[in-house]
Amino acid sequence: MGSEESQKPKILLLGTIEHAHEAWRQIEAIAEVVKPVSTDRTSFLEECASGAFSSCLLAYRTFDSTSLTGPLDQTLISSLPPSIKYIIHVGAGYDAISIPACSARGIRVSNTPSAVDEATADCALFLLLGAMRNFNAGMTALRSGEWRGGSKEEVEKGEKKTVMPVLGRDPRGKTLGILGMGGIGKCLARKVAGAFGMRVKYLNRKRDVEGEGELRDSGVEVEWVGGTSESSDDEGKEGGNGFEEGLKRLLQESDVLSLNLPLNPQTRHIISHNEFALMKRGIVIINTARGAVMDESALVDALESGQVHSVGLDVYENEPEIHPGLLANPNVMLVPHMGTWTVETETKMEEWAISNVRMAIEEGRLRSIVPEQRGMQ
Ligand SMILES: O=CC(=O)O
Repeated sequence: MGSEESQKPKILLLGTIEHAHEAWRQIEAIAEVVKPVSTDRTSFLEECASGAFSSCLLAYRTFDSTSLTGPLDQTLISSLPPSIKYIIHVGAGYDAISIPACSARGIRVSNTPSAVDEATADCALFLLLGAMRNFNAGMTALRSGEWRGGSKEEVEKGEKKTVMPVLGRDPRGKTLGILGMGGIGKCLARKVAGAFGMRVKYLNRKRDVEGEGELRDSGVEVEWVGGTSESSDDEGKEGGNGFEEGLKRLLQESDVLSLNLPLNPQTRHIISHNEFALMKRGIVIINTARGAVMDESALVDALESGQVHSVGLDVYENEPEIHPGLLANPNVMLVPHMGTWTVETETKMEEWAISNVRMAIEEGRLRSIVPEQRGMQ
């Protein structure tokens, strides 16, 4: 074994393989897997400094491995051995990884786009319906014995009064605004148009003419609200007027707003006090992207004032902490970051990431390099 083992490239495993065991076994046949022994960021950084991972070609990391390493920020990236050329992330959102720090060291990063689309869009659909129909308020009243006043005896004795949530609203005919029309947004557009008969408007930094065509081919019309020009080159550029103008329109014209954009320095708190003020009074908001794209305390204020009627959230600004103002509000439907939490999707994500590992080892490139690094491929 000795010499054969030593010829295999080494790969660093951050997190565990939960589902795609067969695909991982095939990786073990071509690579030597190194696992950290540390249990927190401080000891992980010490382990990096000790040379324990020297000569590792890549790091495969799960979303949960952040609890070991902390964010893959400048400090952590510069602590990795220079042999590391790839970071293979299992997940669509890679905001825990500093792409500029990786690029500066020549480290290429991949994620698992499209594998997450259906399950995350399903989760958004659940939250959308739940928030529009006030299901959380109803379920909470039921569990606390307040549904139609609790038990017959209590009502007869006058000990309980009838508590029913306010009437919900039907999605049919309403406008869903999608901020960030990527794979998940398109999947959601198809589902809400088909199942609920909603109208869909969207905004991206740049108009997705091809995506609009694909949706049209499946019978779904979506309207881009970015800027006033038809040209995708002139309008919607980062920080440009087209985008600002489009965002204003999206906020003013949506009955329901779904956040489907990645978290990065440009999108952090893209929805805050000023944006809530532009929305239709009583809007419903769904967030399955990342908590910090919305200013959580501004959201709590907007809910309390009634500017926002209800929200459906899968993600939070400081996970796993949840703002107490959200927990206390029955118009807030909360799930604990479960967008991709299905056997099929988690398996697909691991298999996708493992295919990146294989490609990095065998071909020196990645199947799905993150968009910011496309020029490095
Ligand atoms: O949140 C889930 C993901 O980014 O894949």
